[in-house]
Amino acid sequence: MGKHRLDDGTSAKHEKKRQKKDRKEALKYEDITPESTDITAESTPAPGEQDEENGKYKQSPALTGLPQADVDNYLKAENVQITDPQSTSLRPILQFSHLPAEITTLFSSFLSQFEKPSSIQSSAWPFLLSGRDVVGIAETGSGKTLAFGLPLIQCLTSLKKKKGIRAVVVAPTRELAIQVFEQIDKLSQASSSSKLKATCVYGGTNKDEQRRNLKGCNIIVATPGRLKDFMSDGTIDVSKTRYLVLDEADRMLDKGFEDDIKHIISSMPSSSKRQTAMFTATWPRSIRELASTFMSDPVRITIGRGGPAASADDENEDDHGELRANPRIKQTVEVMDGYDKTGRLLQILRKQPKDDKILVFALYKKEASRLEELIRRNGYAVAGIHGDLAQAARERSLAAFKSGSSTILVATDVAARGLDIPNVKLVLNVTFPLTAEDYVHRIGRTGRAGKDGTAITFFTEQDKQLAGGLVNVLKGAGQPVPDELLKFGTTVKKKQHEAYGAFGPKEGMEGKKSTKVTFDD
Ligand SMILES: Nc1ncnc2c1ncn2[C@@H]1O[C@H](COP(=O)(O)OP(=O)(O)OP(=O)(O)O)[C@@H](O)[C@H]1O
Repeated sequence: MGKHRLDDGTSAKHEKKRQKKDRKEALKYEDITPESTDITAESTPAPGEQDEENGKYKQSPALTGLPQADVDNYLKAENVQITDPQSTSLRPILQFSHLPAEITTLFSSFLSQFEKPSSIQSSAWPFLLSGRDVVGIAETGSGKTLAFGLPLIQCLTSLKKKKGIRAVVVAPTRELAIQVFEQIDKLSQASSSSKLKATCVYGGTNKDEQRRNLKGCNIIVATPGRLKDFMSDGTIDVSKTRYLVLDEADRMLDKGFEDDIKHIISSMPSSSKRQTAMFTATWPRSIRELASTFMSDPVRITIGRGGPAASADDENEDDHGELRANPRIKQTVEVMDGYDKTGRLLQILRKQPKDDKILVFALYKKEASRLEELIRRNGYAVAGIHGDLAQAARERSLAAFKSGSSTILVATDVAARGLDIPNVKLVLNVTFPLTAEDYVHRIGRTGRAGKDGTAITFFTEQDKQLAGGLVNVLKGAGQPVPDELLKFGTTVKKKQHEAYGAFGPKEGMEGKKSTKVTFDD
């Protein structure tokens, strides 16, 4: 009997060992262990989610102890909409102290600069920390970088095999890639136990230095063109990617970048074996189907979608989806003749307090250069940023604007998305962008992180096709709609997947003859 028991125990142990070894062999870099996860009872782990510690999100006792009414009130007040095909119910992390203890410890020094998580952070963290794919849609300047950045570092910290590139963040412009890299790097350095190395790869600069920086790297933040280049020459291997982020996701999935993104993702593990996060302030319907092909059962989290038309149901949305500007930005639209723009621009600049930072947007590169010259001739400290400038000059201009040595920055839409420049007081759209989405991103360079801001937009008859979209954005944010704008009609132009885009196509459309389409690489 005793022998029998012993035999049973031994063979069971052997079998278990063998199974474990087989699975380890089969999974290689996937780090997936067969043990069940520790996600809250309501949550169903996605395939590939049982990745060592990652996916073991356990709601903190402090959060569990909150009355349900507090949670409901928060979700209502912040207008949080969560659509989850798995119907998982995870409470938002209302305070940093609601994060699991090991995560609070890991990031305590970094998080101490903020009072509490922003709404997108509160709502997205539980899902991302559980290993789920997430589409996060929240207004400009609402802290989306940290919303995907903290779970990224946590995910990689929990991997037993960290070697190689395990996380990739893709962003549409070089300056944004640099900014996101700096955030991720700070977060990684500040996290007490992490030994992760991040680097940034983007076009317009020397490849050799970037190659050197890639040595021993676990996280890359990249623009698509340079990433693709480095993948083709064998410098970068993304086949072990565990966590993928598309920042400004709708921009990354539009026609200009679509092929690059498909190529990059096709070299990564399948969507069931990696975690994918897509974040943006605008989520037009035209790119949603494509987005879903790169994700596995994603949770869609939308913050701040209000008004009578609000619905979690795609069918009830127009082509622009949940297009909503930050309501703290005071928006003014001035309908005028194109010839009056210069005089009015100078008049506005004269009225601004001397040290206020002003971001002036043009549609075309040559227009941006011309405006920069005009503003300089009128005695202002001005810098410029657009695709015709060398990368070093672009970075110098941005640094001058950030530091305040230039109080005015004239930009094309290369600066419309993502850039977090402290204390921009006014965004001045001298020429309207090609889409209402780009307008929302442009004006979003002010009014960030809970601050107020102002946007003044010149609108001419040439822009009339976009009047309907603009009227909707103004109404959605409770801003006045001038009668002259309504005269152009309120029909919303159907968004075309191939027509959607920001700086790229527009910069290429300069002067009617030009057909060159340029993107950041
Ligand atoms: N919890 C927080 N509390 C206060 N400020 C925060 C918090 N999290 C991030 N921030 C700050 O908010 C600012 C905007 O953050 P971020 O650039 O991530 O915004 P975003 O939502 O990605 O904007 P965009 O849509 O324009 O890309 C940054 O300066 C960031 O440091």
